[in-house]
Amino acid sequence: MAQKESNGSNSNGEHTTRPPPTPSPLRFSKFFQANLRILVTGGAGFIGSHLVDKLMENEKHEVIVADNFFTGSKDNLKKWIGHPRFELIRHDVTQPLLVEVDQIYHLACPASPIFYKHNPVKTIKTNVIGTLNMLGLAKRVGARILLTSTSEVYGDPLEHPQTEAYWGNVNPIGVRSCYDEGKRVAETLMFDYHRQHGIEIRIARIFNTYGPRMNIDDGRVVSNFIAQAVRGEPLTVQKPGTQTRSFCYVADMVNGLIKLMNGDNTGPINLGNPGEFTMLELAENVKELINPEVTVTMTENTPDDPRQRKPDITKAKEVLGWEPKIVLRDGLVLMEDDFRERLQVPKKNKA
Ligand SMILES: NC(=O)c1ccc[n+]([C@@H]2O[C@H](COP(=O)([O-])OP(=O)(O)OC[C@H]3O[C@@H](n4cnc5c(N)ncnc54)[C@H](O)[C@@H]3O)[C@@H](O)[C@H]2O)c1
Ligand SMILES: O=c1ccn([C@@H]2O[C@H](COP(=O)(O)OP(=O)(O)O[C@H]3OC[C@@H](O)[C@H](O)[C@H]3O)[C@@H](O)[C@H]2O)c(=O)[nH]1
Repeated sequence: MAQKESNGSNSNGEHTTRPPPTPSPLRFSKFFQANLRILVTGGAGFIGSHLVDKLMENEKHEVIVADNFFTGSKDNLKKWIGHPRFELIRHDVTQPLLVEVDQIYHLACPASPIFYKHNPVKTIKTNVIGTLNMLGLAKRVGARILLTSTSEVYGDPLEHPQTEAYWGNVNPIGVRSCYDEGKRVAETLMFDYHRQHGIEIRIARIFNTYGPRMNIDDGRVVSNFIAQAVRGEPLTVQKPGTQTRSFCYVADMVNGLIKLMNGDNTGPINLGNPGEFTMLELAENVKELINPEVTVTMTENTPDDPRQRKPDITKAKEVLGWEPKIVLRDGLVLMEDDFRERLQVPKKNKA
């Protein structure tokens, strides 16, 4: 029999697929058994750390986080550091990673526009090379991989609300394209690995998500407005203020991601809350709920800002039985407590 070579072709030059390596015999020992070993890239970030909390609640899971701490922090994971079922690796996904895992939640990528535009070449490398590396890992160990793609793949959408069938309206050379085109290529890579190598893939198209643990100076609109309201500063609405977004609370998002990973559908599936608000409406809600004394000020916007965005979540409802439960006004209040604690600004007692 021709001996297989490691580059995926045998000595006759015929194309072969390398089988996954045999796991250690201990992997199946009943004294060593964790049902699933799960890698979360970007697990020290906002959504990633909430996902890790939820995964760690299941005592049969071992969780490994790989993160370069660009926008994430060990602080977000402090309750798990030292836990026997948890490992934290400082690792940049643009480099290959060798671990033995059953599932990969691939989140690593800066998400706030101010961070992803800070070093655009690094952002596109993270999306393209990072996803390629994680797909290579999935292929080597036979793991299922979920990519957190984004509503930004729809660009400045000409269809509203956006279904998964819409191909988008993206500026390929704009300042946002390191992120939105990067995620589009990442989706392409996922499907090519799926078709060519049979990798089990899942793709979530996440719409704006908010909640506790967002970076205080993250630059995204909900965290900006809440930090400004708590500090008693004006709320900075970028012009024209009539642009819309749909905001999903992080606990709902995490439930959707886990359902997608463990379901049968590859996606892409929109995950988001269809409640749609203009930025002026969001500012009014934050003002009313958190600090009625603050003013609202209009500031300059950035290029290619999408004018409207709202997910059609029919597919998520039908395929995953998922829909968000937490409405914006409840979620904002849940977030306020966390921001007050970190900014050390206690709530004033009502007279
Ligand atoms: N929050 C949202 O509204 C939203 C919307 C759509 C998509 N997403 C996607 O969800 C994922 C998580 O977003 P988030 O809001 O938690 O952002 P975040 O910035 O809080 O988290 C991203 C994490 O990835 C890490 N990271 C970045 N580049 C890396 C690299 N090269 N190697 C290793 N780690 C790296 C960061 O340090 C951070 O911990 C991202 O992929 C983002 O594109 C988020
Ligand atoms: O202080 C601010 C910040 C932002 N904005 C506005 O708020 C809207 C939302 O901006 P954000 O920066 O929060 O987020 P965006 O919707 O532009 O991108 C987001 O959506 C999809 C995800 O993939 C990205 O990770 C996420 O950041 C924009 O119209 C922006 O102009 C303000 O009005 N004031």
